[in-house]
Amino acid sequence: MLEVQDLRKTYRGGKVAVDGVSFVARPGQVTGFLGPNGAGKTTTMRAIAGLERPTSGRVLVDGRPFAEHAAPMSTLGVLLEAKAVHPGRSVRRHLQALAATCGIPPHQVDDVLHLVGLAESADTRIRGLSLGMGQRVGLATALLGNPSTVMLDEPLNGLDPEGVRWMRHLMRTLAAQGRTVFVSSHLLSEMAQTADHLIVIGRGRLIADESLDAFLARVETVGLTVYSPDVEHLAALLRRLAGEASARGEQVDITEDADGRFHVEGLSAELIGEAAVEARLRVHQLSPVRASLEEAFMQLTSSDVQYRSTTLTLEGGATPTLTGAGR
Ligand SMILES: Nc1ncnc2c1ncn2[C@@H]1O[C@H](COP(=O)(O)OP(=O)(O)OP(=O)(O)O)[C@@H](O)[C@H]1O
Repeated sequence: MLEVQDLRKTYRGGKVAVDGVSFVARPGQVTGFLGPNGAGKTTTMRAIAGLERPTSGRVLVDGRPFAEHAAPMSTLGVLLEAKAVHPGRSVRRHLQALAATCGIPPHQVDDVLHLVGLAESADTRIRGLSLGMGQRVGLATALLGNPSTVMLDEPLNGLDPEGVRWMRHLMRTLAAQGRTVFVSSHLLSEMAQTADHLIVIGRGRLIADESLDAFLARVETVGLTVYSPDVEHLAALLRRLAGEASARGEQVDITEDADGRFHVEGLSAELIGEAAVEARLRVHQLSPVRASLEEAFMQLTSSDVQYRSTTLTLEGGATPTLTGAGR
């Protein structure tokens, strides 16, 4: 379990990176840590790992400051972007050296090599690995001590779509084993599929600390999906309702997809449902379209974005990702 209590970090020069943030990441859950560029995520994670001294506040891992744990690698496994890894060593040698230094049983090396899918590449020198394989080495290092809490900063960076799927599965598995999984990512659609709980920060302050569902429910639904096997009849009914609404000065938008499903904005479910009953029209679907995590995130953090050029882009043609101008 991770407990962050009123954490503040002001860098030399006066930059306030984290401004009184408190939250708890619980065992058995994947907790997603989101925020626009410069929100303070990395600073918070570095403070949790004991790499950054907070200006005030504290962080507890399983009830105690990380530095006070007798077996730190069995308490908190960390994958941060900056990796201090000997590039000339093989993957296996790197893990063996670390295990020996930290009093971790040698069999753990083979266990984590299998767990992260590196058994075949165990004798490759680290400098010869792709970015995605390097991420797996970082992950193997984080899991070497069989820790109760795992903290991963942008673990999907450098992974191909297969690697992203694999990482999602691994995170869910680690949580199902009862571990606390705390993970930052810019890949919001991935977080939507992976996280149970979200911590969202902006400009160093907490914006949201709630379940994924509660976070999505905060933004308005973006319309209704309506389907009837009697497509023509439904189309005529929707046209009539839209005409009546327009006459009242209301704006209605209706589009039909290739499967004959209508997406309707500006008419209520009650109105369509009642009208369908009166018209003796069979309706098989009348459901709200929830905002995606991207849309919810953009709405709820729009005033907290540090860099104005933050935009939604499609990476690799498929996965929406939040990018910004960087520092
Ligand atoms: N060593 C430092 N000295 C001064 N300012 C810093 C330092 N490290 C980070 N900052 C600033 O603190 C703020 C928070 O940075 P941080 O890296 O924690 O944000 P982040 O949410 O991880 O951003 P990103 O998603 O872009 O990695 C930013 O404005 C950043 O420029």
